[in-house]
Amino acid sequence: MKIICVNDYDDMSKKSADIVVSQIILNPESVLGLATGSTPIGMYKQLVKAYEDGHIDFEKITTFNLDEYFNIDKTNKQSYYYYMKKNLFEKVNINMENINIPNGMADNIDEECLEYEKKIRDKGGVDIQVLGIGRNGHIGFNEPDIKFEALTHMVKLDEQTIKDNSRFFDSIDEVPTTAISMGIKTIMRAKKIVLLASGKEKAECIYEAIYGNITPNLPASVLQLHPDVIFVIDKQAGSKLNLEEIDKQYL
Ligand SMILES: O=P(O)(O)OC[C@H]1O[C@](O)(CO)[C@@H](O)[C@@H]1O
Repeated sequence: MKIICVNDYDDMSKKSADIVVSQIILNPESVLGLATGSTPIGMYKQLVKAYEDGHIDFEKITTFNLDEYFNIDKTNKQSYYYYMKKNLFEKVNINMENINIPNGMADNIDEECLEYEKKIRDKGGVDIQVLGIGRNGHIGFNEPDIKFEALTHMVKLDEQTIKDNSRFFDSIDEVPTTAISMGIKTIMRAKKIVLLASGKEKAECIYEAIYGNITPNLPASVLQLHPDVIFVIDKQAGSKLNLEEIDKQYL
């Protein structure tokens, strides 16, 4: 595990974008695993800038998003499809046939999940997976007590997540209570993982993810077992860490 602790949100966005930009430059046919939520928005802005400046080309890039709300159409402004279109896809030259987001409106969700896994496999797996982290330590929508062996599946959202995500909706009653999410096993199969976190409200879960027991109670703790994971966090998110100690242990 590598931990990069930077000053603030802007630096976190630049640093994480640099990592993704390098991946794209090294392999213009990369398969990117993408995340939503407020944290990666700055990173997407940096990726758009790198594209506009001519540093990267998305033409041959394939993407797989971590999750999507159940029963929300992709034209709905709250959908993660809409989020990805607005923050990245419509601003770069990505081929929309190469973007993949679970279909929350699928008639048969089990089939949709199996198909999603198959598509990832057929592409040779995810080269680099971007993750945010929920205050309860969730990654994707894998809430506490999830099974580590789960692949893409239907999940029930935690009360804390529903509360946290209500800021994007007019009222908490509108927040979907279920979603389709890549499972922990799907995430752990990615060749490289970059987790982003910013702000003091993430300090506790970041501390637990790095120092705590590896337990489904804190899904992000499983990342301690991944051979190539980078946490890019700002000072506030890293405020509970003893960074000197971590340097000795992990770098
Ligand atoms: O970046 P935010 O908005 O704090 O969200 C954190 C996490 O919550 C989610 O948005 C899902 O609730 C994830 O996609 C993200 O990793």
